[in-house]
Amino acid sequence: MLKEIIRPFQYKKMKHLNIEDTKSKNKQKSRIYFSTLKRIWYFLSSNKGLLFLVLFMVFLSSALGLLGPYLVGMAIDDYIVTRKMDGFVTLLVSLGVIYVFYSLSIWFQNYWMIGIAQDTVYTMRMRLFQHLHKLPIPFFDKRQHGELMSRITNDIENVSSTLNSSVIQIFSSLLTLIGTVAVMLWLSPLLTLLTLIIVPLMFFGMKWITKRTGPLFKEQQRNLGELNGFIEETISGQRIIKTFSQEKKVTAEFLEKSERLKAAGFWAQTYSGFIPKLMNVLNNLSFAIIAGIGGILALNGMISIGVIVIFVEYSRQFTRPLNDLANQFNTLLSAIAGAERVFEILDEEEEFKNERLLHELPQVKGEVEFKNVTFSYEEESKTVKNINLHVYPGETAAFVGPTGAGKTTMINLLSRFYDVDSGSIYIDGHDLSKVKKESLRKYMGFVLQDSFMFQGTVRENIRYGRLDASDAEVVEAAKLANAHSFIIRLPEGYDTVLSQEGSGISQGQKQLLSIARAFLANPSILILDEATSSIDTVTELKIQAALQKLMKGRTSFVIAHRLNTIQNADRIFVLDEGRIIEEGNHDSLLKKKGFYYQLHGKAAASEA
Ligand SMILES: Nc1ncnc2c1ncn2[C@@H]1O[C@H](COP(=O)(O)OP(=O)(O)OP(=O)(O)O)[C@@H](O)[C@H]1O
Repeated sequence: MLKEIIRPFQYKKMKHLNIEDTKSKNKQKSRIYFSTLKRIWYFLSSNKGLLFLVLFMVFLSSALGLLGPYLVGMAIDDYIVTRKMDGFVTLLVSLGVIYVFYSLSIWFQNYWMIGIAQDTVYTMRMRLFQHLHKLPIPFFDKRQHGELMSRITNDIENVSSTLNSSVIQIFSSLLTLIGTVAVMLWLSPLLTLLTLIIVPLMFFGMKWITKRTGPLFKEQQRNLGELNGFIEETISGQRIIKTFSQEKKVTAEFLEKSERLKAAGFWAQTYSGFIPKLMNVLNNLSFAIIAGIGGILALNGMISIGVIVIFVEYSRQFTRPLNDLANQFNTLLSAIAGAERVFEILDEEEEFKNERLLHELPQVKGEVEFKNVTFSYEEESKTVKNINLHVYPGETAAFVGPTGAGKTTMINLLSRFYDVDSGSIYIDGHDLSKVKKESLRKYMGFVLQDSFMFQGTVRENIRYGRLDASDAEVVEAAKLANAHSFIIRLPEGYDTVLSQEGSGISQGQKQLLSIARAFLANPSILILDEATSSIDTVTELKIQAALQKLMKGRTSFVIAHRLNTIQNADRIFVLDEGRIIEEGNHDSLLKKKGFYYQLHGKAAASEA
């Protein structure tokens, strides 16, 4: 209980930090807010016509909203006080008509605005998704996947709900505000000025609140993204979590992240919760001013009773839009925070962006050369250092070495998922830095450790290798990959639907399907990342036989985890700490009695 009571003070510490942090960055932030708003406008502006209609309806509803109370005041002064019935009925009917049109205009502005909002976020979501698929691998390597997902779902949803309601509210509040003040000034400048006393109070109150809520909403969105990322990770890593009995640890981590989200949410909501309270106080203050001073003015014959009624009604109309504006401002801030996170990704440079001056790689024979290649993922340490190698068309090259030696990195560089820091890589004599990446990858095929399967039929999954392949070609590829026999034993054969990530078939069967994919793609250069997971001997033999067939006539690079599978490789490159320390074929390397010999000895011992 005591913990519950003191908890808000823990949040207080965090809030304090946030505010201090943001103080110095305030100016820069408003510039960012403005440019984000401009970008949202860019998305909105594709519906300019409808937006114009919405604005017209907002204008109409604001004008009718002003007219109503004015007519009520007139009814009091001209008919009720003077007890005249002539024209009273006509005025009542006019009031009725005004309210009907008022309601209709409100309905239409909402209806159209929801359409515009949905259309806008649809475009945004689509752009974001398309853009994501144009981003380079390093972008994904550096980020949590769930956090990225959160940007496409939560953040965009946030923009959507704000556009649905806030845009109209903001315009209608502004118009109502201007109209109300104008009519009030016309009726009684003195009473108007006195009523407006609450404006500076409101202004400073709101400024105090929004200065705190803005960063907190941003923090809330960020924490939500992080939490989503973590949830995604723990769901996809369930097997590992269970295997290592890490449930308690992930739950503790989840709680910590949830606490942070709760803390940001707590303060964001607490501060924005002050707004209605503040408005209430100011409303009552303005009512007291109008009733008190208005009464005195009426007693002195300076204004009529009707004017007091109009003022009471208008002052409510006047504080409501101010109130709405402030509320909407908060929602808008939170949407801008969401939009900013979306635009952040849209601003990431596309992988193929600066390739206009590069040329297409012509049909590849498969000669690969690395010349003095050096590369690092992080500034501090080099991952691969001064690599020189030459592989001829049709040869099989293998990378071996301890874990972390740089084997996968070599493949990352060859496929240009990452770019070399210095040195060059050539395919058939073409410097890879001068060819379009897409044309390079067209000639490359991958059979990776983790054979990813998409949700869909077996046939569709194989066809992923070449989308225009016919059904017969798919079956042919499956036969070459030794996968046909197991596929036809599946309940629906080639039409069996694989659930997401291919659960329902074994690891080895997934490998066979990914080999079939590679057969279909028919690449000139093949990358094989050997499976490390244990696969039963029969399937293992099938995989080996299929791979031998697949490698025939193609330049192949094998990332070898088990040395017995690469004994026939033409060239074996032994890597250690990012350097090639030995090179040769199996026999010559064994004779050398160096690092490979030792590795082989260890491997043989561990397999015995
Ligand atoms: N995306 C990345 N960002 C930063 N560092 C990375 C990244 N990928 C790999 N590294 C680091 O680069 C080094 C070489 O990694 P690499 O994956 O190439 O090794 P490997 O020989 O393939 O290892 P393994 O046999 O375990 O797969 C390692 O120290 C690794 O931590």
